[in-house]
Amino acid sequence: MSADILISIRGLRTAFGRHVVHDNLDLDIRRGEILGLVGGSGTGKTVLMNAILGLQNYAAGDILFNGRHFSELSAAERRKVDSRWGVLFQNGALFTSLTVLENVMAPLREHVDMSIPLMEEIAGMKLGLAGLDSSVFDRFPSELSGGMRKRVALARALALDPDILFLDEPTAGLDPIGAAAFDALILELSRALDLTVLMITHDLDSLYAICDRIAVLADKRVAAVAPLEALMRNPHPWIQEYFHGPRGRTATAGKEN
Ligand SMILES: Nc1ncnc2c1ncn2[C@@H]1O[C@H](COP(=O)(O)OP(=O)(O)OP(=O)(O)O)[C@@H](O)[C@H]1O
Repeated sequence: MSADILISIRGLRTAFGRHVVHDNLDLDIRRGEILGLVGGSGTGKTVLMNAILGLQNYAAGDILFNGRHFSELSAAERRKVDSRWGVLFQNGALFTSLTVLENVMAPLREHVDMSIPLMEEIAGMKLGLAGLDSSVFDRFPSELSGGMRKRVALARALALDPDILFLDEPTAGLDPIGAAAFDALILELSRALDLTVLMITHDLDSLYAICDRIAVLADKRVAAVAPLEALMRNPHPWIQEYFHGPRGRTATAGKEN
């Protein structure tokens, strides 16, 4: 496996009963890239992310991280790998009974042995990176806007200095200006912190703005993976409809203006 590949998936098969979601799926995630993952509804984007995260069993295939098979890792080794990953789930999944600061401290409490004041300091720093100041630290998630909640979830995903960030539709539910600001934040953080990012999205603007490459899920596998310009020339019918249909044209026009 090439040194620039962080995660390699080979021959993956996932199924729920007789419903096969992925069959013989291959995908490489390169170190330091922002890889967008797109596909029609129900094509298995979230199931694929969960399989990588160890939250979803698979019937066949291999997932390698830094060249090592997940199946070979002991529970302790897997836990260590998990602590190097940041995840932003689709709904943000903040703890509603914890304050903003406590939410960001949660992974530190779970994985690191350090004093409470130090945890608070680190959590505050991560919130700062996510563009939030101390005026929100003591608020509860229900007291925040959708965009602010996403930023808290992002700060929590960054709490343990991850190597890779998994984002499941990070801009869903945000207005276009909020979504563009969030995209810019992801791009800035990924470059500054040398993060690898896997981002599931339906948002064409996000693909145009920040993705280095885009993987398309179709026909139970990765039908294509390429930088945007090359992908747009791919003759696959779903890709043509997606990028050259009305929504695609609008996003392209927005990019050119
Ligand atoms: N726990 C489950 N039990 C049974 N089927 C499931 C389960 N989770 C997912 N599926 C099925 O697997 C398929 C892929 O689901 P997944 O949520 O990964 O799709 P997706 O590409 O992320 O869709 P969307 O873009 O709509 O979020 C769907 O047909 C879904 O119904």
